[in-house]
Amino acid sequence: MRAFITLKDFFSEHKWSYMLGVFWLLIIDSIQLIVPQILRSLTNAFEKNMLTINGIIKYSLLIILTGVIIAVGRYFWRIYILGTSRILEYYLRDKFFNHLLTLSPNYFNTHKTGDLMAHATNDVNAVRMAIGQGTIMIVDSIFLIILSLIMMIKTTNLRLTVIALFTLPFIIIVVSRFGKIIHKRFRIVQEAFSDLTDTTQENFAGIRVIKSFVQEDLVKENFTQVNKDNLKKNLNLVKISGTFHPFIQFISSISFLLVIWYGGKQVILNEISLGDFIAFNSYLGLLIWPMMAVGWVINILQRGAASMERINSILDEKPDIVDNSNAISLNRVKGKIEFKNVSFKYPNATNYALKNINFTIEGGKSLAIVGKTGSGKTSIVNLLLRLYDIEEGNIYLDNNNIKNVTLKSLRENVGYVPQDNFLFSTTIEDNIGFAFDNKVASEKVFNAAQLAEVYDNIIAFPNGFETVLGERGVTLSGGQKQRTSIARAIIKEPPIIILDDSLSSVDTETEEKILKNLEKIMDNKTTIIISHRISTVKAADEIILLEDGKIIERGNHEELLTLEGLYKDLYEKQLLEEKLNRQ
Ligand SMILES: Nc1ncnc2c1ncn2[C@@H]1O[C@H](COP(=O)(O)OP(=O)(O)OP(=O)(O)O)[C@@H](O)[C@H]1O
Repeated sequence: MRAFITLKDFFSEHKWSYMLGVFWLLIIDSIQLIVPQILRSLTNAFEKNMLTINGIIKYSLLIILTGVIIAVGRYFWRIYILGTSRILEYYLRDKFFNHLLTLSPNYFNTHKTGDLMAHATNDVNAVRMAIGQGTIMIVDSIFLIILSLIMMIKTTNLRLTVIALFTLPFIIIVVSRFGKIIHKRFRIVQEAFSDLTDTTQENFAGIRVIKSFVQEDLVKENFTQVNKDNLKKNLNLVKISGTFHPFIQFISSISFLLVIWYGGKQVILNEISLGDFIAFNSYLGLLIWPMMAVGWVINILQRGAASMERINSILDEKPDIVDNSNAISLNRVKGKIEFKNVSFKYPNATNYALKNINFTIEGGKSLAIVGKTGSGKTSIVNLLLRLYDIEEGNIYLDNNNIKNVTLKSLRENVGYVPQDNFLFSTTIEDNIGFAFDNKVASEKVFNAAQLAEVYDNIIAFPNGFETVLGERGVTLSGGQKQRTSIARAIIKEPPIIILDDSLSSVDTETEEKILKNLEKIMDNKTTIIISHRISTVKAADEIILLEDGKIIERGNHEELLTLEGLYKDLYEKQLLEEKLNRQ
C-alpha cells in the first residue's frame, strides 16, 4: 500500500471531498442500521396482537423515509468519492504523460509505446478503482461490521452473535489466500494487455510494409497468438475471481444456517422474541455485505497497488539529460559551434559511434557532413542538441560548454529538420507553426512554405494550409514532407539550422532552389547540412567526410577534390550517375 504515497499531494488537495463523501456514507450506514429495529418493533407488535392500521402506516412511512434519506445520501457520496476518483484518474494520467515528456529519447528507444499506453489506460483505471470503490468499501465495511455487531449483541445476546460469527475466520483465510493469487494473476493480465496494445500499435504503424510484403497472414497469425495469450490470462483471472466470490457467499450462508438453528431454538424457548430474531437476521444480512466487501476491497486494493507500482516505476525514472544546477540560459547566439576531442558510444553499445571529432564552425558559416550510412553523421547532431550526453570531449556553443547551457535555450537556438520528418495529424499550417506556443500569423507560415518550395503543393490541396495530415486527411509525399519539415524549422528564423538528409527526396532542381532560398535567409546564420549528395554540400564553407565515426577528409569542395581521396571518388560517381540519368 506504500505505493499510493505518490498521490499524497492529490489527497491533501482533495481531502474535503473525501471527508464529505465519507460523512454521507456513514449517515447512510447509520440509517441502514435503523431498518432492522423498525422490523423488530413491527414484528413484536404483530406478535402481541397490538398492531393497528395506523401502526402499519407509521412503520411503512418510517421505512419509506429511511429509503429516501439513503437514496439522497448515496447520490452525495457517489459525487464526492467516485467523482473525486475520476479527478484522480485525470491527475495521474496528466502527471504520467508530463513525466514521459521529460524523459530522454533513449528511454523511448528501450521502452515499447504499447506498454506505455497500457500504463496510461489500464493501470490508471485500476488505481482509480482502488481509490474510489476501495475507499468506499473500507469505510463501509469497518463501520458496518462494528455497528452491526453492537446492534446484534444489543438486540439479542452475545452467544448468538458469537455463533453467527463462527465463519468469520474462514472468510479471512480465504480472502487473504485468494487475494495473493488474484494480485499475481492481475499483474500477468496487465502485462498481456501491454503486449496486445504494443502489437496492435506496431502493426498499424507498419501497415504499408506489411501490405507491400504481402504479409497480412503472418501478421494475423501473430496477432491471434498474442490475443489468445491475453484471453488465456484473463480467463485465469476470471476463474479465480469466479471461484472466490461464490466461495465466500457459501461460507457466509453457513452463518445464516447456524443462526436459524440456534436463534430459532432461543425463540421457541422464549429467550428472545420473534422480533429480535428477525432484526438479528437483518443485521446478519447487513454484515454479509461488508464481510464480502473485505474480499472485494482486498482484491481492488491489490490490483490498484500493483498498477500504482508499475506507474511509480516509470515516475521514478530520472531523465538522463537535465539542466545542471548553474546552467545559463543563452539568448540568441551568434552560432559558433566547436567539437573538441569528442568520442561517443550510445548507451549499451559496445562500439564508438564517433571517435575523436574536432571541428569549429564560426557563427554564420556553414558545415556539411558527408559519409556513408552509419558513419556517424546524425550522431554529431544528436550530441549538439544534447539528445545524448558525452563523457569524452566537449562541445561549445558561442564558447559555452553546452553542458552548462539550459536545454531549452540550446534547442530554441536551433532549427532542426530531422531525418524522419515526422509530422503531426493536424493541419499543415499548425505543423509549420509548431515551434510557436501561440498560433502564428498565416503570412509567416506561407512565407516559410514558399522558402521551402512547398507552397505550390499545399495550395493545390482542396483545403490548402487547412489540410489535416494523417488519419483523416491527405498523406504527403516523401519530398513534400521533407519540405514541410524544412518550413517548420526555418519559420523560427533560428541562428543555427540543421538539415539532416533533408533534401534526399527532392529532385536536384528543387534542391537547388531551396538551397538558394536558404542562402538568402541564412545570411549570418550557421548551417549544418548532412547529405549523401555532393550537389547538396558543395557550397558549404567546410565539408567533413566521416567514415566509421572518424573524420577522414576535411576542407571546402575544391580542397577536397585536390585531395584525390574518397570525397573525389564520391563526387565523380555522382556526376556519372547524374549524366546517365539525364540520357
Ligand atoms: N540510439 C542508438 N543506439 C545505439 N546505436 C546507435 C543509435 N543510433 C545510431 N546508432 C549507431 O551509431 C552509428 C552511427 O549512426 P548515425 O545515425 O549517426 O549514422 P548516419 O551516418 O547518420 O547514418 P545514415 O546516413 O544512415 O543516417 C551506427 O553504427 C548506428 O548503428
